[in-house]
Amino acid sequence: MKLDRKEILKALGTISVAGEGKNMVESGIVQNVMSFGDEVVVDLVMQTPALHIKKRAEVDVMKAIHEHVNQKAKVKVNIKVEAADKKPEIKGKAIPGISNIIAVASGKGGVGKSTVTANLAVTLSKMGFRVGILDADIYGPSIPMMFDVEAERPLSVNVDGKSKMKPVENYGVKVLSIGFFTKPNQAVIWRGPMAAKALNQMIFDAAWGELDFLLVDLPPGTGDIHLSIMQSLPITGSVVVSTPQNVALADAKKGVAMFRQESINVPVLGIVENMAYFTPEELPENKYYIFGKEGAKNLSKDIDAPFLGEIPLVQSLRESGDIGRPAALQESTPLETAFQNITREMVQETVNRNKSLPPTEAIKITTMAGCSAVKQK
Ligand SMILES: Nc1ncnc2c1ncn2[C@@H]1O[C@H](COP(=O)(O)OP(=O)(O)OP(=O)(O)O)[C@@H](O)[C@H]1O
Repeated sequence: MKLDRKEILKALGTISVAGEGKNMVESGIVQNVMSFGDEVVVDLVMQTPALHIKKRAEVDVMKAIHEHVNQKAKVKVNIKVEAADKKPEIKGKAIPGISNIIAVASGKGGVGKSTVTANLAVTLSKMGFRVGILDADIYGPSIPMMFDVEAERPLSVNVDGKSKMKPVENYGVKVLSIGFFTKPNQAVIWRGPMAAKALNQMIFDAAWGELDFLLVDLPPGTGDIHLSIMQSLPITGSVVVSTPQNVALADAKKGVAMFRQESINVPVLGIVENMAYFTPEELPENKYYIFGKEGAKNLSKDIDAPFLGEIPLVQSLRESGDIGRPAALQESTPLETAFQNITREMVQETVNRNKSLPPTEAIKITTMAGCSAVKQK
């Protein structure tokens, strides 16, 4: 007895795959069919390791061949399990009320990560989103100064019978900082797990209320402290800040690699180029590329990450940080526009990222005011 391979494939084509609207051959589950005399070997490749589904497939194959080809055929079915492309997933417990947690990172220190975080936050708030900042920069928490709340301390409030930390609020942004819990001028040595625990408390034991975005200002670098933080918080995506010069770019690349490594797997929403050029405020048309031109923009192309936009080096941006009033609060200035453009891109990338997640894990942006602002070009 010689069994015809074409007939076997035709028989396998009668088995439909649940939820796909295709048969087993069309869907690519049948990888190979071999026949020797009265023996048939069918190789299947499936995406599920579930035993009952594998068993069902094996039975279906045998039945189809016996029914449509030959009742006496000796059928052997090999099943290989191959995981589908791994999509980024949100790790850890989702936080009720907080829709998106975005980590802002930089490979190198001093490139303006906290400045960008503060200005993204006030821009999001101006667009109508509900925003918080968690300042996780254990080496030098600067968000309290940038929001002029250095002297304040979070109060304790009672939420459903539990005592919770109430974030300090200014310019429509809720802030909690590791700096609120350390004495000024006192160096604190944190180990990764300790920092992660403190941050977990600032997230889970705080009364954030409803937030569309919680921005996390990470410490500079890519050490084990980052691994602890990233693995314990349910991060939606990350933004990497870099200046255009090579030393900063090399570190930014490491930062992106950190987010993309398998144990972290946090999508990079994009790269921001800070200090892209120097521009004197009285001569805004003059641009001096003192740290090099478009370094971060080129890097984003190289590593296939979205480019969110650029911020010039401007004296008033430094001054506004020092006096505790983020520059993006200004109205109708080039800096306000620059931060608006970057924020819109970031929101758009967040929407794109959430769409690519399975529906149960996708996190929706709820404030329509913010969403319409995205479309307003
Ligand atoms: N585009 C800019 N123009 C002018 N000054 C800037 C700009 N960006 C940042 N600065 C200033 O540079 C200094 C460092 O910025 P910032 O604290 O934001 O950096 P950082 O990357 O968060 O630093 P670190 O994480 O190492 O503490 C601050 O004084 C800030 O005001």
